[in-house]
Amino acid sequence: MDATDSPLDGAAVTDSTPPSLSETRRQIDEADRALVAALRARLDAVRRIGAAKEASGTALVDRSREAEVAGRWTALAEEAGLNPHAAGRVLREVLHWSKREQELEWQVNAPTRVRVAYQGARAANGDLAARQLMGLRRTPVDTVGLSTFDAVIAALQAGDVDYAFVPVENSIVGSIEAVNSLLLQSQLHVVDEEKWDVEHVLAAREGATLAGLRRALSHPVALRQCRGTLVDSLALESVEVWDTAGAAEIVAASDDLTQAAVCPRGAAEANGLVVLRDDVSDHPGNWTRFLLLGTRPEKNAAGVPSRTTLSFVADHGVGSLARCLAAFESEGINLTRLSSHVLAGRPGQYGFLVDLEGHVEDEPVGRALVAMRAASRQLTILGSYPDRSRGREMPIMKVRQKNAEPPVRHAHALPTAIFSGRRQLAGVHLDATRFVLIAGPSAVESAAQVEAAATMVREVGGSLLRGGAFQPRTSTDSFQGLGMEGVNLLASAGRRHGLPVVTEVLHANVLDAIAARADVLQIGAHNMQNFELLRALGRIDRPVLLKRGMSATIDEWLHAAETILAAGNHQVVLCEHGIRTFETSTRATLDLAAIAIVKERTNLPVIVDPSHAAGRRELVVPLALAAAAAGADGLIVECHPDPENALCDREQALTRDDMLRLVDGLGPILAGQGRTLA
Ligand SMILES: O=C(O)C(=O)C[C@]1(C(=O)O)C=C[C@@H](O)C=C1
Repeated sequence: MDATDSPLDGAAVTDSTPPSLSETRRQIDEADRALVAALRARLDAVRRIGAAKEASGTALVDRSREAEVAGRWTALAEEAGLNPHAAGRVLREVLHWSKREQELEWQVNAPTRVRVAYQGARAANGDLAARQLMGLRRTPVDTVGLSTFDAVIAALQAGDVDYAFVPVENSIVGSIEAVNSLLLQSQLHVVDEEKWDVEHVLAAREGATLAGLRRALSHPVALRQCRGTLVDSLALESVEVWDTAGAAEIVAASDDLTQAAVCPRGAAEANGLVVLRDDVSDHPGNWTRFLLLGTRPEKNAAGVPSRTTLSFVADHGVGSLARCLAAFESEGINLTRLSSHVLAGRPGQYGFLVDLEGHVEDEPVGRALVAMRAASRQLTILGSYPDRSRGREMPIMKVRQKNAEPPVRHAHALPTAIFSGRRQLAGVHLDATRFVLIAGPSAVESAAQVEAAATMVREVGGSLLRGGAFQPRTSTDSFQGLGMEGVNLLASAGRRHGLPVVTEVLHANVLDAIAARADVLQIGAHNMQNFELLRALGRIDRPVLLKRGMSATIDEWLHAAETILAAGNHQVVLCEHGIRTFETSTRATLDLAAIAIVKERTNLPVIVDPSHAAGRRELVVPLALAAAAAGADGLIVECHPDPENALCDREQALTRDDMLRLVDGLGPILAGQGRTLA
């Protein structure tokens, strides 16, 4: 059926009739035209600024201006009712594009056709990234896929190709050892770099279905990056092959409809495969940094933000490495990478690779290198080249501090803007002056119990009511919860007492039903890396209380948060509730430092659950007060009208008197911080 024959079309238009499909598409076309015209105008202005900066010798990148642009963009997006997180991603691309346009004006490159070798099959990440980079260099390219990194380097050394294009680091797996040790001794020159966003899709032959799949084929690293989705959610067997795009070729060449490739989208397209699932990576922010190697150094215009790579060997002896690096500190030069690698053919001997911000011709870099040459046994400058990574890790936007300094870069800083557009928890506003107290029983047991608990929470000044309805227990003899009936009892007690309710969602299949009844959805520690569930939360308009996994690092916790944000729900509240350590006196060790760290790195509210961490009543109040003092935005605590007879977690449930003691203790702490109970 042609789109214009759509049932949406053709009906007589009355006031109540929605506009036809073709009319709505016309509006989209118009909006797209306006977007493209706006981009054109923006890029023209950006180029003019680039030319002016070149004329005046000013650096291209201006971080404080970028922070200002980001702040305004997010505020405008919010005003227009758009998801500021999604808008932040678009801005990141626009800024990246703008800076590359400026760089191109400055670039001095001969546009002759070149051959570039990479490791992998056609349309592997290396192939796609090499084409992108050569496009930016305005250089026509033929790419040559080879089976190993050694072969790639050997092809360049033999003069069979003009450049070798190799990955040196990945945001998830770290240093690519095989390449770095080759680089250390290759006598080649680094002439450019590309930071490539890796996207893994699940692709199979026409006719295959997600339900019918049994096996996923890919490079071992890609399989590791997608384990949660492939193995835990889709129950697929992982099959290792030499390359991601190679997996797409294997799948395309076979008529087995039960196997799929985990590969770049471009490889799926190049091999005529159908994408059954987008973005199967467990972690957002997967990027690989590639270097373009040549046999001769190349000039990149001075003034363009540059990066320099060098290798050195330090003498054996106390402090020799520190002496080699000391000059960078005194010259104020930022090192972006320092890695050590075994020297081939010299077992037990290591060489170092360093990436630094700046150009060898910059005076401070020159001075530092003179000092380093004196302190090291051997120093080789591999090249200065355009710094194409800088500014791509858009600082986590702190909209309320528009002109703030860009935050410190962390190994796993969230790659995109993270901002809780609505810092509220079901109508309870969370700002610097408020502290939220969520309380209630571990499990909803009966109408009478939840009613008594709600009365208690209301009386002591709590603002939300918590209660579990699905109790994931290790022993099947334990109380398993009342299920949906429990959610209903909780919701009606909450309504009667004017308390929004918080309850846990264990499976995506009950998400809609629970979201229809509860005001805040809690994701338990066991589910923190259930990426299927996290993505499903993205389409729900309810705040999500994301508990930290018992053994999850802060990075992993924030990646989980970002999965929900990236999927479209920006009402994420983090919940610290203790991590597993060697200490056995408590059930878990409450990580108070995590409060300050997530506040430093994100704009998300963080609340603390002292009950779970303590595991016993006597410790709950002191831990709760410590959390408030450490700057948490609130607490979620367990309380019960009759703890001795509680069906779950009776040892840690607070009594009414304990709750009153807690609230009394919070008073002076919050007052000292200029806060009050919400
Ligand atoms: O305003 C500038 O100085 C620009 O060069 C424009 C622009 C932008 O695209 O908005 C680009 C690069 C700078 O880092 C900051 C901002």
